[in-house]
Amino acid sequence: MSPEDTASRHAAIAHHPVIWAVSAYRLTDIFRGIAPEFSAQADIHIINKGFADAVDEIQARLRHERCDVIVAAGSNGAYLREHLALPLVLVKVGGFDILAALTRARQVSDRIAIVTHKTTAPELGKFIRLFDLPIKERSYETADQARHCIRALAAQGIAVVVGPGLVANLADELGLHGVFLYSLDSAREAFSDAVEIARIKHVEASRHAQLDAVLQHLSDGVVAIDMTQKVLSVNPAMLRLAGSPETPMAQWLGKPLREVLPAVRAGSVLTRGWPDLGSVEQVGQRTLVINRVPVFEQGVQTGAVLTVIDSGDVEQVTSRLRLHQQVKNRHARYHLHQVAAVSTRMKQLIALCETYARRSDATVLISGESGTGKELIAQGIHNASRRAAEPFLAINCGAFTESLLESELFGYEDGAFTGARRGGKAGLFESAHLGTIFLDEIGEMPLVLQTRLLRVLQEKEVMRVGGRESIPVDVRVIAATHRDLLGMVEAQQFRQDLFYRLNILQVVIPPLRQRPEDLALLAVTLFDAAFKRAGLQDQARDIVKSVLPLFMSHSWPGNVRELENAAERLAIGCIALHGIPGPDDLQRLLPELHGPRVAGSGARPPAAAGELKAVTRQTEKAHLQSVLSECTGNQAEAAKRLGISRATLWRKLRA
Ligand SMILES: Nc1ncnc2c1ncn2[C@@H]1O[C@H](COP(=O)(O)OP(=O)(O)OP(=O)(O)O)[C@@H](O)[C@H]1O
Repeated sequence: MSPEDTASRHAAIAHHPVIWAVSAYRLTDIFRGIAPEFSAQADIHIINKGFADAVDEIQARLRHERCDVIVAAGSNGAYLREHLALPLVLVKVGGFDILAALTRARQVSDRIAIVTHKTTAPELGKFIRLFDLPIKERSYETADQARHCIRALAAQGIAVVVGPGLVANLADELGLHGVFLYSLDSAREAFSDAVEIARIKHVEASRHAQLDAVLQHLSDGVVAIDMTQKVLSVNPAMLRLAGSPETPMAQWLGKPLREVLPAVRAGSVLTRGWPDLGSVEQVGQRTLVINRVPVFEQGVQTGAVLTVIDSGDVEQVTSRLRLHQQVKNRHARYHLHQVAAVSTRMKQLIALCETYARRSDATVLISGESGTGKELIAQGIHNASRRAAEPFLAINCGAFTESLLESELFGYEDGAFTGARRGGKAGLFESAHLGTIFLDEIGEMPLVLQTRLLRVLQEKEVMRVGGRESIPVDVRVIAATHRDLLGMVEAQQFRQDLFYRLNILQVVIPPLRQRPEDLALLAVTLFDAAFKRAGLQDQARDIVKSVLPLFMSHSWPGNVRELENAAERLAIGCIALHGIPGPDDLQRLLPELHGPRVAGSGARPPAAAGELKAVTRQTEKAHLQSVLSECTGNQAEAAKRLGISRATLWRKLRA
């Protein structure tokens, strides 16, 4: 036998149906006769009592024993059904039972009566009339009525009475001949039905137990009521929410809802039969969210289920969800090989980042103008490092108030400040454990927080706001800034010790204007992406080719992000134009890339041969002059900023 077979056999034995067969009369003999046939399917106990005696005995035994189904017959069966809460199967009289009993009666006398409980058998009546048989038919409800009836029949000259046990016994007692109506087959059928009912009852009970187990463990409060608002079922969470966790559950069952949960009303769910979801109600100190759902059985409403959630729990779940979302969304998407670059400076920079990622776990400080790709590089470093499979969490230090930034970074304990979430909250350092945290705009971090950050970097431990214990964290920090951090250190706006702690590995991303060689590849890459998003990938290259001269003449103060935005705008413009944009369209779509319009005309001068070169040269010269004036005429500085030699700068300005 396999282990599964053994297990199911054990389960079957554990749930062997228990049937009590109850009769005060001769049906008991029939029960005894067939009980052995059912011994494999059920435990059958025979109780040789009837009516009130039987009820007393059954109730006494039920205190210590289990009974699934009762089998009984006639008026005794009807009495037991009325007085007991157990399922009961009545032994039924079949047509053949009647014929067999009448045959036995006829052998005694032809003055026969048949007396049945409650109703006479209609088929039998038809049969008697059809064959004009001298058989009298009677029915009774109580034992007294049966006795009365048999006396009357005796007075009418009846010699044999066919009927259930009570009737047959009374007939014998009153000097008539009693013939018992029930057969072995009718009792067998009743036992089979009883076994089946016990089986269904068991299946339902285990389903109920499963549901009950679910209810007991739900954190939402649940209460089921019937149409009269009586409590059918309730779970511990509901007791907790209602403020009476000590009340034993059984005390609630069957009581009116308003008595046990005065604060939770059924509302109109019972009268209107419509669900009422998400109703926010104040119950004492708590704000509860209550759902009321009607329950229907076969199309008829039989009650309602009320589920109750504490609004504090909802908020907690929502914030956890938000944090989870944040963590989930902030994984690093980019890899270093996706950084588009052909310039030697950028290629060297990418190789340096590869080394920083693979060979070191030290803090990295990325500096560069806005939009140069600092976050892209940070993600690339994370993805090339041993931390790639762990979280990458980014935060812009300039986007929060001091207190919010503090709690976001370091987390807080329960009750740390007004509005602090119950149970506290982990900060990004904790959430990024084993991974990387990207602190963008580090120059914007308030001095107080710089001190806390320095401590985290030194101790590799984080202390939540309002907390007493330090939590060890293993996080790599990559910081980024577009500001001159050293200048800020000198101006005492940035902690020197923190600067040196962050600046272990340096990455300086040059602005786009200092690496014009990258422009074409970047344009192709970003246009491809933008046009793909717009569903126009085939046109990207042609358009890049047509706009590149214009692009080359622009200084891209917004760097790669500006280029990305231009690509996006152009892609959308192409959809509207249904084709490649002409010079006018370009001017309209990308006005910042064009020089000032000719005063008064509202349009650019008419195109002439060689215009593009002239425009490019003019724009370049304007840009060189503006950088030169930014450097207060210092050519060496301007050349450095522009990424060209002093001689080239001089030559270009002369041209
Ligand atoms: N070399 C590159 N190859 C491909 N895409 C790039 C490159 N450099 C930047 N980008 C893209 O340009 C956009 C701006 O980059 P990113 O956000 O990394 O810049 P940033 O320096 O962090 O900007 P900010 O200082 O404003 O936060 C991003 O969409 C990024 O994917």
